[in-house]
Order: sequence, then C-alpha cells, then structure tokens
Amino acid sequence: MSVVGGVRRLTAPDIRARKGGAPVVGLTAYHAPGARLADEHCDFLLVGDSLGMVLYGYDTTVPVTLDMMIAHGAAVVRASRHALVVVDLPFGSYEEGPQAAFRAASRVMKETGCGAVKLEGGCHMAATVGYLVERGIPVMGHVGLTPQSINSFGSFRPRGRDDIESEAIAADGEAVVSAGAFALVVEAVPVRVAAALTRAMPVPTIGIGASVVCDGQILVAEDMLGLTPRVPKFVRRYAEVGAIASDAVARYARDVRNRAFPGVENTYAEPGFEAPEIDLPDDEPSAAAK
Ligand SMILES: Nc1nc(=O)c2c([nH]1)NC[C@@H]1CN(c3ccc(C(=O)N[C@@H](CCC(=O)O)C(=O)O)cc3)CN21
Ligand SMILES: CC(C)C(=O)C(=O)O
Ligand SMILES: [Mg+2]
Repeated sequence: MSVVGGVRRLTAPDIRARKGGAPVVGLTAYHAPGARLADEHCDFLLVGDSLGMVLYGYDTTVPVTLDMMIAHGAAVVRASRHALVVVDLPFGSYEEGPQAAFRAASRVMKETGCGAVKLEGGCHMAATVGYLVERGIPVMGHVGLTPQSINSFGSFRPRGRDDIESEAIAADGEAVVSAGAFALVVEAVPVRVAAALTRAMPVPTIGIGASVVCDGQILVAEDMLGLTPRVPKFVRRYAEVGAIASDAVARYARDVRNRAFPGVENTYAEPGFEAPEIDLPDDEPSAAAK
C-alpha cells in the first residue's frame, strides 16, 4: 500500500474486490505524459508490452525486453498516484519456470514501484502464477488471444470461436484464477466465451475485444486516442489526436519557414542590444539555400 499526497493508491485487492460491482476501468500507459492524462480517470494503468509495437515500431511484442518494461514502468509509477500500476512481463522473462518468473517479476516490483505484474497464459502458467502470488507478487492473468504467442498462432485473429478452443480458454482462466490471479484479462474472444468466464470467475474479468459482459475493460491508449494508423475491430476511437498533432506540426513548420516563429515573446532580451532588422527572403531561393 502506498500513500501519496494523503491519497491511498488503489491496490490489487481493491481491484479484486470490484467483482460484481462498478466496471473496472483500465488503460495502457507507457510514459509520464500518458500516465498523467489517465491516472485520475482509471482504476489501473497497464504498462503493456504492446509498447514494443506502438512506441518502438516492432511488428509483434516478442522483441520487448525486461529492461524496456522496467524503464517505462518506473516512468508511469512516478507520474501517477491514484491508479494501480500493472506491468506486463515480456516474452522470454518468465516462461522458463516459476523461479525465472520470480526473478523477473521481483525486479519489476523493486525497480518500478508498480503494484502488480501481468503474464500471458493459462493452464501451463498456473504453477508460475501460484509461485509469484505466494511470494507477495500480485498477478493479473491474460487468456484468449495472447499476443506473445503470435509465432505459434500465426496471426492476431480472435480466439475461442470453436468448441475446442473455447473450452481450452475456459480451462485456462480457471487455472490461473485458482492459482491466485487477482483479475483476468480476456482478449479477443466471442461474447459467449467472455460471459462464461465472467460468470465462473470469482475475480474481475477485464475485456479487450471480449464484449461488454466483462467486469471491466482495457484498451491501448494510443488506439482510442487516434494515434495508431490501424486499429483492431474492438477499438472505439474517442479522439483523433494524431490529426490534431499533425496539424500543429504543419503550422510550426510553416511558421519557421516564414520566420513567424520564434516571436519576440519567445526571445531572451539582452540590455542594450537591438535585434537587427533581418532581410526576409523573397520567393527566389537564395544562393545559400541552393
Ligand atoms: N496498438 C495495439 N493495440 C492492441 O490492442 C494491441 C497491440 N497494439 N499490440 C499487442 C496486442 C496485439 N493485439 C492485436 C493486434 C492486432 C489485432 C488485429 O489486427 N485484429 C484484426 C483481425 C485480425 C485477423 O483476423 O487476423 C481486427 O480487425 O480486429 C488484434 C489484436 C492487441 N494488442
Ligand atoms: C492489450 C493489453 C491487454 C496488453 O497486454 C498490452 O497492452 O500489452
Ligand atoms: Mg501485453
């Protein structure tokens, strides 16, 4: 539990206790400005390994490292005070076994100050989830579409659309929650599958592409803000920040080229020095510009 400015930050048990109550609001945050923007409105901020795709331009989350997650996680903790901060364990940092997972997760907790970690996987990760939870690390589960397994799945297509897959996902959720996960991200599954999990689980299900039946929702902030060029079907665009930002950059560039920026108000005065009149260039490119 942390106390900042007299306000207690939400904890994993607080989120756990929201089962059956008001929907849990999650959003990704990768950096200080994102965290400052989202903190007061959200119950938890997820430092998602999707940052590898959104910030670093990778095609998948597979190349993301533990050091990257720690650097971004620490920035989000510093810039927030209300929401629980959850940090994704990246591909390769926890699959080897419970002890490897504990080493990765304890580094994340110590070096970022976050309140929980998230890891992908179901039945085969249950022992790892239990090992972390028993040793004081709250774990959020993640089943359905698990993007770190893109090289096994072959694509980011929705999961659980046939009986075999939907039963496997139900068993996955059951396994990680029985092992002690305090909440469960359910990604890209049909309503029927999300509804069955939400009914069966004693902890909140957090949907992304899993319909309104879930106990909460999460989205990638850049997707809902209009900062990513293409978005999955499950995203609603709440703003077109990319278009606004592009327009601002275009106006800045025009002002620089016209010598309309910087203005006198952006300039440091020096007693006794008069800025020389500059010759504004005409439309002819000068010899120097050639
Ligand atoms: N910007 C971003 N948003 C995300 O939600 C997100 C990431 N990145 N990176 C990590 C994972 C990967 N996720 C993804 C990525 C792509 C699709 C997607 O393209 N879905 C298509 C259908 C694809 C298919 O059928 O093959 C869609 O239209 O929903 C879905 C989830 C969710 N996560
Ligand atoms: C999409 C969410 C659930 C995630 O895992 C991420 O942003 O990495
Ligand atoms: Mg992730």
